[in-house]
Amino acid sequence: MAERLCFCSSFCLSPPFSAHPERPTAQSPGLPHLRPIGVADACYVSSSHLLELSSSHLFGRHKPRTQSSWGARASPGSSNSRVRSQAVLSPDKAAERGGLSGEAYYDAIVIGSGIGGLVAATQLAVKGARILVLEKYVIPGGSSGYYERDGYTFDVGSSVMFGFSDKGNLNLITQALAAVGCKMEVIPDPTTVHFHLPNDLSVQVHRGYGEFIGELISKFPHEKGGILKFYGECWKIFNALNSLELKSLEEPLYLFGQFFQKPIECLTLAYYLPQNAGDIARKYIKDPQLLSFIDAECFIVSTVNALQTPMINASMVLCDRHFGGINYPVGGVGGIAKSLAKGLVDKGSEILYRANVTDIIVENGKAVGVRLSGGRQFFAKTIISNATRWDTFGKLLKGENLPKEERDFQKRYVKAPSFLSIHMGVKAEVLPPETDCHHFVLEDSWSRLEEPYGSIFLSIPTVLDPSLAPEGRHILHIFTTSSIEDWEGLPRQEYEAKKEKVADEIIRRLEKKLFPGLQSSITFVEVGTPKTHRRYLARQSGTYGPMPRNTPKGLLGMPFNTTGLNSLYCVGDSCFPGQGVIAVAFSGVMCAHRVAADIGLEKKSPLLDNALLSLLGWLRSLA
Ligand SMILES: NC(=O)c1ccc[n+]([C@@H]2O[C@H](COP(=O)([O-])OP(=O)(O)OC[C@H]3O[C@@H](n4cnc5c(N)ncnc54)[C@H](O)[C@@H]3O)[C@@H](O)[C@H]2O)c1
Ligand SMILES: CC(C)=CCC/C(C)=C/C=C/C(C)=C/C=C/C(C)=C/C=C/C=C(C)/C=C/C=C(C)/C=C/C=C(\C)CCC=C(C)C
Repeated sequence: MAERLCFCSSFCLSPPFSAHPERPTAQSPGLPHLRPIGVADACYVSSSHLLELSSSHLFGRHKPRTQSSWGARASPGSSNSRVRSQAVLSPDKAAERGGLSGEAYYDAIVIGSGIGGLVAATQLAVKGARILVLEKYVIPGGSSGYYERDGYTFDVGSSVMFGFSDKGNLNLITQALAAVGCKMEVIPDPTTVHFHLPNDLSVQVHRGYGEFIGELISKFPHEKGGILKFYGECWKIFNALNSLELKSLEEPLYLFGQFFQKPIECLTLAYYLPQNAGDIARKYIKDPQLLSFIDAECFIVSTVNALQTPMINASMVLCDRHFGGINYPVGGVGGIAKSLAKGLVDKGSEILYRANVTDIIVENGKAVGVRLSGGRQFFAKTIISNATRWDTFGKLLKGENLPKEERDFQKRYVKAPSFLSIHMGVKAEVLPPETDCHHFVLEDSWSRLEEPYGSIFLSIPTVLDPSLAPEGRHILHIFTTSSIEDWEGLPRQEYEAKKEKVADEIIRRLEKKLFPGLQSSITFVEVGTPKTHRRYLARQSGTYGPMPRNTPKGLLGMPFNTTGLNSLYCVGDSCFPGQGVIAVAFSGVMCAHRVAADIGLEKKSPLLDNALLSLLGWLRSLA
């Protein structure tokens, strides 16, 4: 296989597993087969040791490389030897430094290496901060990770990558990689998604905006004016967003600076902050079927309908897909996290895998450190949690009263359902020529859009990158919303039987709608339930992210990165602006900026800080 990550070729994916079951078995939960992550054996690795660590862990053959063997590689006397020697300090020493002297060794500890956590960590590391990322799992990426089976490389979560172009200011994935000296080869996707909807409505979202709008107007000619106005308003917002330098909206010097430099754009965004896409669509469009189509457009990125989807978020995705386009990273989505993790270590910071944080340590009303499940402790000036807010405040902070901001958040947002996901290998000939990469299927009734198992998402990343599967095979990643309650309390056999039954039904629906002969072309299948997501992604109830309880006031009620607890920050999809890889990347950028200001790596004004934080708190209370 050719080297595919320009700066990151040293850690190609681990070799395939041995024999696999043709059908799901007790050992095939749909994500990597790993023994529960024991934390006593947590170990430091540099990204270049990722292959060794993951394959050794997966195959149970080698002992992970120890800190001292890695430390021996630091070259004393080299220009960055100070940074390197800090980077290889043994965990016990690091803990001791913080614990005994009371002086925090790290500038920040990041709990979790999802894209949100990794972006926050790398952005801080490039500013010169000393960061320790603690990841419960054996590889980085969380929902944006990968796993391998029988020659297939599967993306754990979504394969639709926004923000991955070389244009504008909103290509946050490209920028995050560039910050640590990485650039990935990408493959442009000619169609973001092919919708297969009730009443045989079929719409391809072409990469070219004109082509997409032309197709939509051809299906709804009587709504031409409304279509142009709605999507035109999205462009107004997207262009305003794209003109700004994106940093922390909780940092007043930056925010007021942007208002000063780009007043029209900032006021545009402030105007749309409390608005939802469905209300704006209804100003221009009357046709109920077209409004339902816009619901489906929003649902695929927010898991709720347009009336509940913030207009800024809708504009971001409905336009970026045509502006920068959707681009798939060669070698799979997992390469993004691996590249960021390597970049982090290259900048002198550290990642510790199999490090399950069980407690955030609080002293005098301030977060000062964390404790792992083996009892080891680490201390830092700031703690950044990439766990969901429900996990952070419900599990990691013990004995603390839930801060008012979090109570308000939980009043406004509930956990979105999780997913049932089916990762399949199929014979290539079952796909008709010119099959699109991403599909959204809702066959009979619009009312089933948001119901569990109602809509089906399907990605076929091998349409873009055939190297992800053995020759003559394709990957089908199928997912549909499903709640954890549906899967709990079942005896093992019933659980397995239910997985098979539900998956068979979804596959049968796809066979009927899209690919005749699908069932008999399957060469590999693995099914993951919400329990699988909970277990491997460490997300409460396996949730996909926050979802408004009622109709939200756009993005107004979404919390940013600071929390009610001093020195504790959150990052990821339960922070502004919400779900989505690009959205959590933005939350990482914002978080890093706010933390950098608080630890003296960026300018700050305590007076203005207080004023802005109070103003934002007040605005949120209006949501
Ligand atoms: N199936 C899917 O497509 C799917 C599922 C869920 C989420 N998502 C999307 O993925 C993105 C989420 O990104 P993110 O950055 O917010 O988070 P993430 O969930 O991707 O990553 C969080 C990471 O933190 C780790 N972690 C959690 N608790 C920990 C603890 N106590 N100790 C150590 N490590 C811990 C997890 O193992 C994980 O690697 C969003 O876009 C979301 O919408 C997709
Ligand atoms: C503060 C005040 C007072 C004022 C201010 C004003 C201003 C300046 C403002 C500003 C703002 C801003 C900057 C904002 C920003 C925002 C952003 C960036 C956003 C973003 C977003 C994004 C998103 C949401 C995304 C999402 C995505 C997703 C989720 C995706 C998904 C996908 C999937 C699931 C796939 C599908 C598949 C198939 C179909 C197959």
